Amino acid sequence: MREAHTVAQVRAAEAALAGQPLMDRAVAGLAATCARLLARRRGRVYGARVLVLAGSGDNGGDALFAGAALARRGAAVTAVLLAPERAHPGALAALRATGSQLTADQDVGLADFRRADLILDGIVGIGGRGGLRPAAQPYARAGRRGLLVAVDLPSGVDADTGEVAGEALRADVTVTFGTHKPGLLIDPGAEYAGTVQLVPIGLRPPAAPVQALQHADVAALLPRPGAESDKYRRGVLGVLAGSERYPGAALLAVAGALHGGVGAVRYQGRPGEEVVRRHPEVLLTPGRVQAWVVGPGSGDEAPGALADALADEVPVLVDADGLTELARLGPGALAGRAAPTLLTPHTGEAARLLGGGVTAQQVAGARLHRARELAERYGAVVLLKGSTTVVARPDGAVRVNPTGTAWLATAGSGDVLAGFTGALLAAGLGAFDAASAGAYLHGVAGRIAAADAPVTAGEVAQALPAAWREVCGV
Ligand SMILES: NC(=O)C1=CN([C@@H]2O[C@H](COP(=O)(O)OP(=O)(O)OC[C@H]3O[C@@H](n4cnc5c(N)ncnc54)[C@H](OP(=O)(O)O)[C@@H]3O)[C@@H](O)[C@H]2O)[C@@H](O)CC1
Ligand SMILES: [K+]
Repeated sequence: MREAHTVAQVRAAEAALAGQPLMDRAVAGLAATCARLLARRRGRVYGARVLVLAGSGDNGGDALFAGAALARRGAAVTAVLLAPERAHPGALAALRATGSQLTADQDVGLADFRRADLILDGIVGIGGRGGLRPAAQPYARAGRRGLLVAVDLPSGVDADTGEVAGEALRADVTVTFGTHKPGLLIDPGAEYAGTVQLVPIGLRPPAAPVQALQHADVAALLPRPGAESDKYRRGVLGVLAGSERYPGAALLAVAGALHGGVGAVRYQGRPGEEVVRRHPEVLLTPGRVQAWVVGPGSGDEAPGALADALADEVPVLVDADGLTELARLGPGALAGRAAPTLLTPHTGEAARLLGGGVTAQQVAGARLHRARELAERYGAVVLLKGSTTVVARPDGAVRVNPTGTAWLATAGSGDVLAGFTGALLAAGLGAFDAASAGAYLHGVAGRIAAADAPVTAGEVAQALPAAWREVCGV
């Protein structure tokens, strides 16, 4: 599991280790990564052109020290000081001692930026406030031929939220220290971070408020039938999806659900005949279920379907048209429920649920904040879909899904996700676990099905068993 901590938590963990050479450890890891990247790119460090962008804090200090280490291995290092009078004195002296060039001239800096083999972004780290300042902005726009390595995090990305106010430097690799920062895992920040590499420096931070699961974590959550299992013990999922107008959503939600580890899927919508023709294993008779999925393609039938599902005291996953209806009713519609509710909005639906003039764009720009806000307001687990899917619990705990692919942004993909995740709920997973495991496997299935080519939602559903096997290592 990858864990991300806030700046305040990192500072506290750092303070608890006062006197230990944390910066030396950070710099050693940073310089080693840069040397490895240069060796891979051009065979050796010797003779490489390295540009260090150094701001006024310790982040600049890390970059200058790493520059000095590379200079000692024969790299031609230039450092641009964005705040020359406040640059880290020790690091400055170390770089000076190697005979490297130091400059505050932005024109020289930009020319070197364009032709360097490797650029170290040490403008600002976890001490950054607000967006990138004017002196640094040209670097966010300039073209370059070399690799950009962000020190701790790309300058301009908010460490705690992943929000980018204006511009940020776009890294190929981010070398982060001690622990991940939420801003490295959540878009838009995650997009700027490139490949993230963690350098352990001995920090012992508390429980992480933001986590990103990996294969083994998800494998441990997935339901496995025991010897005693029959179809009812494995759970029955009720699907209230599709309508005369949108029968396809029913087919796709059911296709997802059938791969989610339940014993049976009970379909209760209009296009029942079509569903059974395509999926003969589906039950159409009314009866008990262990969870409901309501909303994909429900169209005009959403109000009745949502009311029916919420009236049953079992976990309910609300998606698509069900969310539009819920937005109309407001959080009060969930107030009396004792069983968990899981909401799976995309940014537009999240904006509608939040109301108050919030736009989809604002949700996309502040995914962590908005997912938490929604979860708290509705007292429900929220799976906010998008380039990085964020799963938030009402108490603020968050999991970020790292497996998504842009190919998943295709019609019907959300229906498959809803059915599959609903099945995990019916199989007995808690809403937070079902949402995180559902998003994770759906993403893996998307990657398997797409293999870098366009993919349909039906193909994603078909790839779910392969994703399950991959994640469980079977
Ligand atoms: N914690 C740890 O465990 C370890 C931390 N380590 C390293 O230390 C880094 C944190 O160092 P830090 O505290 O000195 O802050 P840092 O990010 O360099 O920036 C603060 C300076 O920037 C300025 N500034 C603010 N906003 C700005 C902006 N938008 N654009 C431009 N400038 C801006 C602000 O000055 P101001 O102008 O606001 O007075 C202030 O002087 C951390 O990221 C990691 O790299 C490792 O070495 C070892 C272990
Ligand atoms: K940085």
